[in-house]
Amino acid sequence: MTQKIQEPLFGVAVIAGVGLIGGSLALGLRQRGLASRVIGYDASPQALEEALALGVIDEVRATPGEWLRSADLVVLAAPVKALLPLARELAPWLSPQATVTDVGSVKMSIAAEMERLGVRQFVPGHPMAGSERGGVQNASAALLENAVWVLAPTETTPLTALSRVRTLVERLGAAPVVMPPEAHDQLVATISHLPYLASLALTHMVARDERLSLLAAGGFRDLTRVASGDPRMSRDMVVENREALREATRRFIRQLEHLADTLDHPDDLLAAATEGKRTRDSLPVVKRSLLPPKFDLVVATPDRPNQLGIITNALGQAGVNIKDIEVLSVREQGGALRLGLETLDDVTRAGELLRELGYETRGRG
Ligand SMILES: NC(=O)c1ccc[n+]([C@@H]2O[C@H](COP(=O)([O-])OP(=O)(O)OC[C@H]3O[C@@H](n4cnc5c(N)ncnc54)[C@H](O)[C@@H]3O)[C@@H](O)[C@H]2O)c1
Ligand SMILES: O=C(O)C(=O)C[C@]1(C(=O)O)C=C[C@@H](O)C=C1
Repeated sequence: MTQKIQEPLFGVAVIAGVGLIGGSLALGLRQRGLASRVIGYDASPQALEEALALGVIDEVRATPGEWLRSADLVVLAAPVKALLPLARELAPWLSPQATVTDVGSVKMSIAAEMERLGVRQFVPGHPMAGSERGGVQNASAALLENAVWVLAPTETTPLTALSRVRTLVERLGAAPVVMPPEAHDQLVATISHLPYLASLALTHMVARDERLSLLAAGGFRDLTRVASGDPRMSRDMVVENREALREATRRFIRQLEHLADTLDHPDDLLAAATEGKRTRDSLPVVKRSLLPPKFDLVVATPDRPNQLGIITNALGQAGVNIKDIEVLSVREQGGALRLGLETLDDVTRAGELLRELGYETRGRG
């Protein structure tokens, strides 16, 4: 656990919506000693119970009230569609001194609503990190470490509030980037919301032909991971940013049409492919302790008892840390497991070890 070396930045912190992101933020606050007390507020009693049991928060509250007046920091971390009603529910109880921020994926609508509600110390925010697996059970402070975290002040956001939230983000180990809400929504339409729509388009093509899902390998899985997110939440997120997303979708369709045309002009396609590789290869690699594992090892498993036990035991004894495990297929003549490992070196070592035990393996970095 990270050592507490500085005075708490905040007194009482309230996390409204204790799911994947709210829970991860709460854990960061607690582990880094950034708040004197962390209170969880959520529409779901089960989420609150779970958050308390997991040590994510110190206390729970299920209804707004006087208790909110003592909050020094309030973070709205509910799904995009619930953010505005949540803001309306909490606003009457907030102290004018409380610093308020949110983590929602769309910024213009919540910024306008907070202005309308007269919550002056509000700083719209959005950590560019996450997962398709929601809920507090998947929360981890490490999820937000090293993440780029957009802060999207409006013209009326007080500099003192911006500075406090910027310090919070830095102390959580993330990297604040400041831009206006309009710019955020346009950029995120292309970098996050469009990939979600594209993942739906691709998965729909596969859904109509079983032979396609049989052949789907790493490339298809990598491109469509976000389609596994909560459908309602994801739908609401992209609908909230529909204007910018429509424009991004039009540009994407033009790109696809252009690429289809270059099939008759291989030199043009090579130029496009070279540019694509350069762009993809130069994306900064964000080093987090809890990331979807980068290195996969696929192990073919015969139809015999205790295969999972033998494989995980052998790797555990060799000190190979399995970050993720997935059963890819179960067949009468055997199946396959995907092991998510931390490093390429782990893939090599685990592959050698398992092949010595008679397994067939295939590594992917
Ligand atoms: N999941 C991601 O990858 C990701 C990344 C960055 C930002 N975000 C944003 O973070 C926010 C939360 O997403 P998440 O993935 O943590 O979702 P989640 O489903 O894991 O958690 C949301 C929590 O909010 C609670 N909630 C729902 N309605 C509420 C209401 N009206 N009042 C109080 N609590 C309510 C739910 O019970 C749940 O505990 C969203 O606005 C999302 O756009 C998500
Ligand atoms: O699943 C992930 O890895 C994500 O980071 C999720 C992701 C994204 O599209 O990049 C999804 C929505 C958020 O608002 C921010 C991040």
